[in-house]
Parts: sequence; C-alpha cells; structure tokens
Amino acid sequence: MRRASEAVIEAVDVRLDLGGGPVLAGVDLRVDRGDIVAVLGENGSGKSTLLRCLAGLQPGVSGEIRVFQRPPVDAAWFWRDVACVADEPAWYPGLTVREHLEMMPAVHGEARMRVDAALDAFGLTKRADMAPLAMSTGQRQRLSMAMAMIRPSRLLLLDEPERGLDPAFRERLAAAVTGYTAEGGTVVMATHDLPLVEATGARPVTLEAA
Ligand SMILES: Nc1ncnc2c1ncn2[C@@H]1O[C@H](COP(=O)(O)OP(=O)(O)OP(=O)(O)O)[C@@H](O)[C@H]1O
Repeated sequence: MRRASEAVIEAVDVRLDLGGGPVLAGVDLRVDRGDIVAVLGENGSGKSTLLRCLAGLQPGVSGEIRVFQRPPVDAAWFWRDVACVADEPAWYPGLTVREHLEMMPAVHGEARMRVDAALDAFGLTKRADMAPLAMSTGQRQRLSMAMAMIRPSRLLLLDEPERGLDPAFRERLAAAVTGYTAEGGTVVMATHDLPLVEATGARPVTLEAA
C-alpha cells in the first residue's frame, strides 16, 4: 500500500465552470513522488485549466486539491517547491539568456546544474549573449524550460512543453524530464506529443471535454 506521504498531488472531484459552462466536471488525480503524468485530451478539454488549478492559480475551483499535503496557493512558499512552464514568461529587459539563467540560482540559493551545463543541455550555448526576445519561439521555449530546470524544485508543471520545439530537441526534452524524476522530482505535463509521452514513460491521464 502506498503511504500518504508519497502523494505529491491528491485531487478529488475537481470542478470548474467558466463562462457559464463546465470546463472540469469531477476530475480525480493522484500523483506520487517520482511519477511523470501526461495530461492528454483534445483542444479545450481542460488540460491547461487543470494545471492552473494544481498551481493554485485558478479561482472558482471546487473539490479538493492538495499539493504536498496542502492546498496550492500562488505564494512564495508554494513556488519554492513547484516550478511551472506554461505561458511565455515576461523576459527581464536588458538581461541576456545567460543572465536569465544566472538569476535562478542567485534567488533560489542553489542550482540543479551549472549555468554552462544548462545552456548546453538546452542547446543555447551559442545564444548565451542574446536577448531572449531576439530568439525564435522554440529557442525561447528552451530557455523557459532551462530556467525551470536549473533551479531546485520538487514538482514540475509543464503546459505543452513541446511547444515550438523541433523533433531532435523533443528527444532532449524527454531526457530532461526523466532526469528530473530520477533525482526524486515529480512531473505533470499537459501535452499533445505522444512520442514525448512514450519516451518519458509518462502515465497518461486523458481529460474528456466537459
Ligand atoms: N476565462 C475563460 N472563460 C470562459 N471559458 C474559458 C476560460 N478559460 C478557458 N475557458 C474554456 O475552458 C476550456 C478548456 O480550456 P483549456 O485551455 O484548459 O483547454 P486545453 O485542453 O488546455 O486546450 P488546448 O489543447 O487547446 O491547449 C475551453 O473550452 C476554453 O474555452
């Protein structure tokens, strides 16, 4: 029997109405430490919305959600354990790609990898001195991923991490995700990328449009 302490996410009967209609109609989800869960489903089935609920960013949710045994909230203590890659972040004006990465260990006090190693792992070494906004969409997505993965966390929430990435880089993305869980982390990702699901050995959870 699994111990309660292994649960990273426990979501029971999660319901949400938006714009007068149901978006999530009774979603249950249990995620244990070390799991990789792929949230699948057609466009509009509520994948991004569910991730927002798990991140404590969605008002109006009913049901019970616990992340690390506590309701998720948009607060500093929560984000110390949880890293999220969803919408493109606001890039800090005047800072290069390297400096964006350097910010993470500077504020978090420690890093999962060195900045040079992160630049290499995410194929950004040649772009290290560029401004993020001068890069392509896929390169900026690599930087978003690198920033989430360089800093310490225990849970990674990824909304379509494959967005804008070329096929070769998608394979490296799978390695980054499995490497994270090998170190004891837990991943929940909304995705349409079935090869990514397969390459990571993710447990599929399919949402039906409510
Ligand atoms: N603020 C809002 N007001 C009304 N409806 C909303 C709002 N935000 C989301 N929705 C609706 O909720 C549903 C789920 O949206 P969501 O973005 O979670 O889907 P998704 O599964 O992530 O889709 P995709 O695969 O296209 O990324 C959609 O039908 C969307 O129109």
